[in-house]
Amino acid sequence: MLVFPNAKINIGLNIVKKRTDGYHNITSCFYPVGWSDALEIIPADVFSFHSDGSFIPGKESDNLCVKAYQMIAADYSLPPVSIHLLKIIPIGAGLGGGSSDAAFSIKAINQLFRLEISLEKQQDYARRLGSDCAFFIQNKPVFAFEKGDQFEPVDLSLKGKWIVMVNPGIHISTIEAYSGIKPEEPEYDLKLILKEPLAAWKNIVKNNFEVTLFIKYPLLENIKQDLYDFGAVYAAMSGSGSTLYGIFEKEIDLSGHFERFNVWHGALM
Ligand SMILES: C[C@@](CO)(OP(=O)(O)O)[C@H](O)COP(=O)(O)OP(=O)(O)OC[C@H]1O[C@@H](n2ccc(N)nc2=O)[C@H](O)[C@@H]1O
Ligand SMILES: Nc1ncnc2c1ncn2[C@@H]1O[C@H](COP(=O)(O)OP(=O)(O)O)[C@@H](O)[C@H]1O
Repeated sequence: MLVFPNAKINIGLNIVKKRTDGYHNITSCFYPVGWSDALEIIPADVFSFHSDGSFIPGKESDNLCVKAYQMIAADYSLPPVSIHLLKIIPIGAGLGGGSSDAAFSIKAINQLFRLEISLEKQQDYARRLGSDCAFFIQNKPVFAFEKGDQFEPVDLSLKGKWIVMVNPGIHISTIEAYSGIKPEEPEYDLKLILKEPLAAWKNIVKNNFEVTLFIKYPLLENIKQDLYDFGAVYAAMSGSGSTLYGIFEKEIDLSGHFERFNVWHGALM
């Protein structure tokens, strides 16, 4: 079974409240984008995991594909598999790449072994592996709340628009990013503003992580400004960074301008 776990962007990211379990309640719109890994899972005589592409820090047993397999294998006594991951999505980049690999592993294992696990139960498995993870089970634009693992449908389609994503290679840990934040209620209603035309979002739809991270890494704010200067209708940082994205009315290739960085562009789904 071959699947292509894709990245997400956050459109608006409000860190509303610190919870008693140490996590934060957030509100955000999660939107899938085409920047993808490739993941193959096939039955095998012995278990193996192999990755190519970008180096993934941590032990094999920490890899979210391996954790996803082990979690489901424990409940369904599955035979061994061979997992091969081609890592393309930048790591620790605010794009949810590891979470996507985990969710796509759950979906692939479900299909491969015809387990017929319901979507709700697949989401429950995914939540055990990370807050972002459950989003990638359905992989459709959603309004996310609580830990970012509860969803409501969102009335938003950016089909026909184009996105440019720029990852400058600054690795920001999610834990570090959350630790620098003072939670507060947003001054705007994200669900309402997303119904407005894209041009109305600038200066209203905010990612709360930008405040502290733009002070610590001024390069990030410069990239966001460049995206606006090249004609983005809306630009922001995704998640806990360090990837910036710009949404454009027409296709634009900025890989020449951002040649030092990891850049991806494509049509929005
Ligand atoms: C910031 C966001 C926004 O979409 O995305 P990324 O930048 O990671 O892509 C997410 O909230 C990241 O979700 P995810 O990467 O799955 O985080 P987890 O593994 O669940 O948690 C890692 C750590 O982040 C902090 N954390 C995470 C989620 C949350 N709602 N509150 C938190 O405080 C906790 O310190 C936790 O130990
Ligand atoms: N399959 C995977 N791909 C990427 N990172 C993984 C994977 N499995 C575990 N990780 C761990 O998750 C961390 C980053 O997760 P990632 O999803 O890339 O970033 P972010 O949370 O910023 O979106 C890394 O430090 C890495 O060690």
